[in-house]
This record gives sequence, C-alpha cells and structure tokens, in this order.
Amino acid sequence: MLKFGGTSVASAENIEKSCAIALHALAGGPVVMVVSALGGTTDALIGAGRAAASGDSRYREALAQLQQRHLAAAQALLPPAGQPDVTATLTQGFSELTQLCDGVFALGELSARTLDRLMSYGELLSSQLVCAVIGGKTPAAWADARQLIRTNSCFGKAEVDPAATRQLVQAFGQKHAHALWVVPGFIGADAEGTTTTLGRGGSDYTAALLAAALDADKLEIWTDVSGMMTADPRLVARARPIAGISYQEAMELSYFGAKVLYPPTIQPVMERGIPLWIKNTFAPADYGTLVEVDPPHSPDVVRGLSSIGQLALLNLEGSGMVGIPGFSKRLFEALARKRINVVLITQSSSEYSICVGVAAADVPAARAVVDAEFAPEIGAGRIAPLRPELGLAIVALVGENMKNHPGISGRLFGALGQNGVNIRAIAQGSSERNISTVIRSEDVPKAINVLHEAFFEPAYKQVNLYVLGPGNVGGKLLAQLAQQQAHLQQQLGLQVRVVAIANRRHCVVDENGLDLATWPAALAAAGPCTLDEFTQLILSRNLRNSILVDVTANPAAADHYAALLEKSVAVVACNKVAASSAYANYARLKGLAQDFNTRFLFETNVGAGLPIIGTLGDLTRSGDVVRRLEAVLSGTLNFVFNNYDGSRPFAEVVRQAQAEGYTEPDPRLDLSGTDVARKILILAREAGHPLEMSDVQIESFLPASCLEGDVEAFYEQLAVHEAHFRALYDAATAAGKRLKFVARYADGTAAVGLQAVLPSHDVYELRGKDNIVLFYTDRYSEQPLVIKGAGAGAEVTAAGVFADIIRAARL
Ligand SMILES: NC(=O)C1=CN([C@@H]2O[C@H](COP(=O)(O)OP(=O)(O)OC[C@H]3O[C@@H](n4cnc5c(N)ncnc54)[C@H](OP(=O)(O)O)[C@@H]3O)[C@@H](O)[C@H]2O)C=CC1
Ligand SMILES: N[C@@H](CC=O)C(=O)O
Repeated sequence: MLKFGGTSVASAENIEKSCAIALHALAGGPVVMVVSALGGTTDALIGAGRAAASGDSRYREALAQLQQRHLAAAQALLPPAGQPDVTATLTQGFSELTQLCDGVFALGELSARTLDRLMSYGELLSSQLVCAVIGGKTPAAWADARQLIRTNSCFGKAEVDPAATRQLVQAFGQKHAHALWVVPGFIGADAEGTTTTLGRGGSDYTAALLAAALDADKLEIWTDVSGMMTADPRLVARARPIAGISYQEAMELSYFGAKVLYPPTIQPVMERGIPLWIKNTFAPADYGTLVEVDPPHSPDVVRGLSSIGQLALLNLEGSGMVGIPGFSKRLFEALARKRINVVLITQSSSEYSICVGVAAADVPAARAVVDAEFAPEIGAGRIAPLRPELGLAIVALVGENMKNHPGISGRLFGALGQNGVNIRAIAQGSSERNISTVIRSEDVPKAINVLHEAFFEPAYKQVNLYVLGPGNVGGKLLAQLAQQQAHLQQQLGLQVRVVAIANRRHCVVDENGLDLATWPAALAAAGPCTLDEFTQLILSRNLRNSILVDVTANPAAADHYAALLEKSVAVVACNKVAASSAYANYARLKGLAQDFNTRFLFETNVGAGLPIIGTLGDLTRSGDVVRRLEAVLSGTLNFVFNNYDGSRPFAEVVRQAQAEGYTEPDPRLDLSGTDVARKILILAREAGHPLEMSDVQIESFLPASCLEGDVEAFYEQLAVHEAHFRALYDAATAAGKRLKFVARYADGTAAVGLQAVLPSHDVYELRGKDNIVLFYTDRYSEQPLVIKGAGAGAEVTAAGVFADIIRAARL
C-alpha cells in the first residue's frame, strides 16, 4: 500500500517520480496507490467555493487556472495518443465543478455537504491522471474510494465505519483482480452514497484503512520529508529523522503537531500490526521512519518533541469543588455539548481547581457553556467564573523509554528553567509516554531548541552572545572568540554565536551568528541603537542560552542587567559599575541570577583575568572566613609607579599606560583611586561584608586640580604638578622604598592609598602592571593565600571575560 501526498503529485515531474516508486514496488507484489490532490488544489477549491458563496465571480478564473494546471500535467506526462481520454475526464470534471460553483454562486451559500463534494474533485481528478500515466507503463485500474470507504454524514470530517469499509474493500478486491490499483485519498461516501471527506490530510487515513482491510504487508506514506523528525525542522536546525518508532509514539507525535502523518492513520494499521513506513519521494534512498510494534532499541530516551500552538487554558476553581463528586463530569459534558475538544487536563490533589487545555478558538464557546453550567455555584460564590488564559502552547516530550528512566522531568524542567521558560501547566499520563508542558507561545522556539539540546545533543549547546562595547577589551574578546570557535565546539560542545554587537553609534545583529572575521565593517555599516533597544532586542529574540556581555564602562548599561536576569539571560560584565553600585543593587542582581537560574559574573572586575573573585568564592563557599585583604589592584598605578623615575614626565608615563590599554576609558578613575576603591569594595562584598562605597576611605595622591575638567585638562594638570610627583618619588627612593597604591580590607573597613613600602613588604617586588591580592583567612591565617599576575591589559581581560562566558554557558 503506497500513499502519495500533495507535493508528491504537485507537478508532472513529481508525478513521474511517484509513478517510478510505485512501479519499483510492483516488482514485489500487487500495489495500491492512494493519491492526494495535486499540491495546493484543495485550498484552491475551497477558495473558489467560498468566493462563489460570497458572490465573487472570480471563482471561474480560479477553476480555469486549476483546469489548465491539470491539463498541462497530462500533456507533459502522456504521449499524444494517451491524452484524449484523460483530457476528456479532466474537462468533464472541471465542467461539473464549475456547475457546482455556479449553483453556490446563485444560492449565495456553501454547505458543508457541497464543500465536501467540491473538494472531492481534487483527489478524483489527480488519481485518474496518475492512473492514466502509470497505466501507460503497466496495467492499472482506477477505483473510486466512495465505493470503498463508508462514513457517516458528518460532512467536513466524516467518521469512518471500519467494519463496513473492510467489507466493501474486500468485496471489491475479490471482484476486481488487478496488480495495481489507483485510488483517490481523502474521500468516502455515506450510506446514501453522498460524497464525504475524512478531514484535511485524510489521504493517509484512506491508505491505512485500505491497508488494514486488505491485510497489506506494509503501508508506505510517501511525502516530502525523510520521515518523522526529532523536532519540527523549521524550528530546530539540527532536528533529525527518527529511524524507528512504535505506533503509540507515532500517534503521540502526530497528535502533537508532527505534521508528517494524519493522526487517525495509525489506528487501523496498529490494530493489524502492519508496519507503516514514512518515506521521501524526493530522496527515496533515505531510510525514513518505520513505525512498527517493536522498533529497534534507540539510545535516545526521548523519541521526539512536538508542540501544539494556539492553545488556551481554562481554569475552573473554587472551594465549592473540593470533595464533591461530579464536577469534572459536568465540566467535560458541558464542553462536549459544544463539541469542544479537550487537549490536556490537570487537576491538583487539593481538588481546588481543574485546568483543561483547549484550542484558543474555542474559548468564547467554552466560557459561555461552562459559566452557564455552573451558574448556581458561581452565583453562590462557591466557584469562580471560568478563567481562560490565552497565548499558550504545548510542548511535549514523547518516548516509550521515558518510563524506565528517572530524571527525565528533572532535565526537562531544568533546561526550561535555565532559559526562563515559565511552565504554566504540566500533564503526564501514567504510561509516561508523553510529558506535556504548557508554556507561552513566544517561548516555543526557544523551548524546543533547548529541549532538543538537552535530549538529543547532550554534547552540544548553542550559546548566543550579545556584546555591548567592542572597544579595547571587547575587540580582543571578539578576536579570541573567533579564534577559539572550533575548539569550543569540538572540546566543550559549545557553539558560541555572537548575535549582536553594539557600540554607542551602531548595532549589528544576525540571529544566525555574526561573521567574526568581518564584524567591524558590518558594525560600521549598521544603524544606531539605544541601550533600551539593545535590551529589548535580547528579550524579543528570546534565544536560548543568551548572555549579555557588557564590555563598556557605562553606568547606564549596568541599569539594564536586572531586566535581563529576570528573564534568565546571563550577564557577564567587566564593567565594574553594577558590582560596586549601592549594596542593595549588587545584592539584588546576585539574587535575581539565583532566582532565575542564571549567572551574573564579573570576575574581571578585580585583577582583570586573574582568578581572584572565583578563588574568594571557593574560600567562602567552603566555609572559610576572610578576615583581611591586602592588595595592589591597579595595573595602571603599578605600571606608572614602576616606570616613573623622574627621567620623563609623570603625565607621559600615564599616557603610556593608557596607550597600552591598562587604564579605564577615563584614566582619572585610575589615578584618583576610584577604580581601586571599587575593586576592594567588590572583594569585601564577595567575602560576605555588605560595605558601601562610602565605607571605603580613599587617600588620593593627586592634587585636587587634576580632577577638575576633562581628560585633556587632567593631563595638563599632571604636567603642571610634575614637581609633586617627583617629590613623592624622590622621598620614597631616598628611604629605600617603592611607591605602591595599596588597598586594604579588615574588620569591616576598607582603605586605598599610596604607600612607600620597604623591600620586606609583600608588594615591594610587584613588577610592571601586575596585581597582587593577599587573603588572610581562618585557614590561611599565618601565611596568606596569594594571587599575583598581570592585572590589566585588553588581552588578559578579554581572556577573563571569555572564561566567564564559558562558566555562564555551562551552567
Ligand atoms: N583595560 C583593562 O585592563 C580592564 C578593563 N576592564 C573594564 O573593561 C571595560 C572596557 O574597557 P575598554 O575596552 O578599555 O574601554 P573602551 O573605551 O576601549 O571601550 C568601551 C566600549 O564601550 C562602548 N560603549 C560605551 N558606552 C556605550 C553605550 N552606551 N552603548 C554601547 N556601547 C557603549 C564604546 O563604544 P564607542 O566606541 O562608540 O564609544 C566602546 O566600544 C571597562 O569597564 C573597564 O573597567 C576591566 C578589567 C581590566
Ligand atoms: N584600569 C584598570 C584595569 C583593570 O581593572 C587597572 O589599571 O587596573
């Protein structure tokens, strides 16, 4: 039994392919070919009927075009001698169709019964065309499905009488012995012989009914994809075909939106144990999906993911329901009276509420019928009026193996939770074959991708970066990312994509990942975007595993972290503003990261790429208590005082520090001690002490006038005060000391300031732009734990940001 869908017969070329497949199958025994209408025909027929009913005479043009398409296919496929019969059949069919639509036009009404008749021509004509084509190569007989498929008179989606159908098919088979039959799909007839249809996609069902009635060896559904996929390939780029699947799993997946198979198709073949094979007409060598009783073992615990959109939840709740039998019965009966299909049901054990999922389009009817049913209880205040919630979708995991594996739901909830996907309702049958979650519609693409990663690509995770501030550090970061992309993918299973880059003037976005070799040109050519717009971009794209990387020094950028963390978007910042802002804000951001299962990381805020904050975290998490910190935390100031000896102006050495990328974008922050004050404040907080910036005492060595005016004025004033800096240097040198800008924390107070230290001091030998931190803790009480190394510079800072990105990605 072979069924060919609309795309498989959409053109002359495709019909040739389908016929070749059928001829090949014929070598193995008798074949029945069930054929859909030429792709797009059913919609065109419905459109023509509706146009006629609404008094729009353009239905005639539409029918003429369809006729032309069918005739052209016949001409292309058949030799001249074989054309007249089919041409006559097609012409006759379109003449009947036109008469039918003329009637609809005259009456201004299109009944469901007439629409079924109208639609049936799609399959009736395509199957006769295909029969003529294949009949030119081998003997073939056309059979009218209306003599085989017996239905009730529910027009639009008639219900099949399987026993009567079986009898009709078998009797027909005994009377007409042919090696090859061609049968129109989708249509049947009621007991009076009136044409009915089986619902959109119903040709699959026709084929399954015939396969069951004839006890076929197998049913092959030939379509335009290579089988059922692990997820909708339009949403998940790495979705792959499922080779083997059980009937029950296929049924779950097809009901839950895997459009490859019309859901009722499975039942008739499942009852008879007939294998169902989904194959691709355009890639016949592909294996496809074999649906059978006992598919081979698969390492995948979950067989597939599916989703249903346009869902609404209806909540019926109130204390009047608790412990009273019959409420659910009344609810479901009320919905059934309006023929409202219930897709999902959940009820809490408190019995305080029942929640059902229905199609969003059914909400007004559901609301009316349920509120009417429970009017007495609502009036008495014992239950609340029905509360619908719209804009929802179901995402489901399907797989027989799930029941043997603990932890599947945990993985499901963990993966969604880490990506800020809120689950509104959950349903799991005791078969454990399907775990359904109800989520917001706009989260579906993200959720499906996250779950596909979690269950089908365990060694692979896509990470989406939004980089704000491609300056010295940001530029180096992008270069390092470009260089390491292959390594990240191969060694860590991370596909790190930079989705957007913005500076103050431009913002470039590519949801598929920017080309990291050419981003500067792309950025320069892109339009501007504000910080608000950048944040909205991140939120609206709603991509999985999103990370904001703030490589600016901008205070306003830090104001956006909360909105992102609240949506489970991780924040990696080398911008120190947030972590050194008011303690309440710092604590709130950390709390948000924890509450929303994401990360707020700022390792580079202290000591650039050195592992200072991480080490502090390890100490405190393991129960150690930090009593005292002593540190040199400014790469700039260490560089300046290591290089200034009076032989060239102090201002020139500072300019060199800036040119080499050690200073803040505004070097006054370094020279004033503010940058170091921020760092010791952050360390004290990370050690568990809730200090404010006002608690840090800053002893500035700069003359006050250096901080009045802009950066150029600052440099001018440094030059003006050269003698002051020279005197500081000379005094220290004369005493055998070196100048170091030292930060200290002890007993709840912190201070930063310039000191002349003796050779015996721990920081005396600190070279270049290095930083050093000495941790005095309960465990390291005599000899401190020391971290020392390059504490400034774009390359090392970018490396620290990179490491934070990986930490955030591997959460
Ligand atoms: N240098 C170092 O050793 C270390 C630096 N850091 C931190 O790294 C951060 C960056 O320093 P650095 O790279 O030297 O600075 P740069 O001045 O070189 O770069 C800053 C970047 O931020 C962008 N920017 C500023 N404001 C905005 C805004 N409102 N919207 C979008 N982009 C904006 C700038 O854009 P535009 O070009 O348009 O102005 C620029 O691209 C600072 O916070 C610094 O404290 C941390 C540790 C060590
Ligand atoms: N400007 C800073 C850079 C690192 O935070 C410094 O000089 O240390």
